[in-house]
Amino acid sequence: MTTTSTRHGAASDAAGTGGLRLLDVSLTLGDGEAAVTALDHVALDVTPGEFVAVVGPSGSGKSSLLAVAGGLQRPTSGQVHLAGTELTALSDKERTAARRRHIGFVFQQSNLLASLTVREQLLLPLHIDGRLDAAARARAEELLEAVGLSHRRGHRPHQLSGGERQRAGLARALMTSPAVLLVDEPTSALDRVRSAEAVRLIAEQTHAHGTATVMVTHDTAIMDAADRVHEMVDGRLS
Ligand SMILES: Nc1ncnc2c1ncn2[C@@H]1O[C@H](COP(=O)(O)OP(=O)(O)OP(=O)(O)O)[C@@H](O)[C@H]1O
Repeated sequence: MTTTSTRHGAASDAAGTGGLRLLDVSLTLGDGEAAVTALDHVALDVTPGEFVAVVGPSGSGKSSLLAVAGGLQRPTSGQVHLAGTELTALSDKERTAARRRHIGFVFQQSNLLASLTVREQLLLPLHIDGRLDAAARARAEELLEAVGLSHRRGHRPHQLSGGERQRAGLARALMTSPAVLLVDEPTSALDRVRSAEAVRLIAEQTHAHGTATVMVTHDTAIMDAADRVHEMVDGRLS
């Protein structure tokens, strides 16, 4: 792990090779006197197979960074390139399609569907895409094993602990081996051992599948697994 400044114009071009690139991205939230600069001229390149952690105090703009990088929120200015496509140049409909195709999100709240079992949550995105085959089922079993939920595969969200729900959300995001993985405090409901395991799994999958991964966290203990650590302060990334 190294702490570095943002690499503007680095030799590897994340935009050209399918990673994630933010170019001079700013985001203002609210109006008039209540306006807040959530992101202030942020530049970030994450190449395929690279695991970047972003740390910073509460309110520094970490969630805003993920929302803009993942196309959930349009920046006020600047560009976001994702898997070779300029996300900021797309219509809302195209942006939603690009997000579904290329991005995996892991939110603090796992956003699991109440009526589905853990195993079904993992299989659903592939079912929707018509890609639910034997390999997908085998990958689901592998990931359930990796997050320690094999014995809970038939449980529904209300039958799980907060930590188990969080691990199910992580396994679901990894199911499609997305080009870009955006992770918000993946370990807030996990104990130290489970946190280390979850972050190790994210690192391993990032490297194995050539994913460009950004993880925001308060937890300095889990940063060691990242290839690079950036700090966010008042909307600026360094
Ligand atoms: N809808 C909004 N209108 C105005 N300001 C907002 C809005 N949403 C967030 N903010 C402000 O934008 C800044 C960045 O918020 P953001 O949620 O990105 O920070 P964060 O680093 O993720 O915080 P935390 O670690 O507490 O989740 C904060 O100062 C926040 O108060």
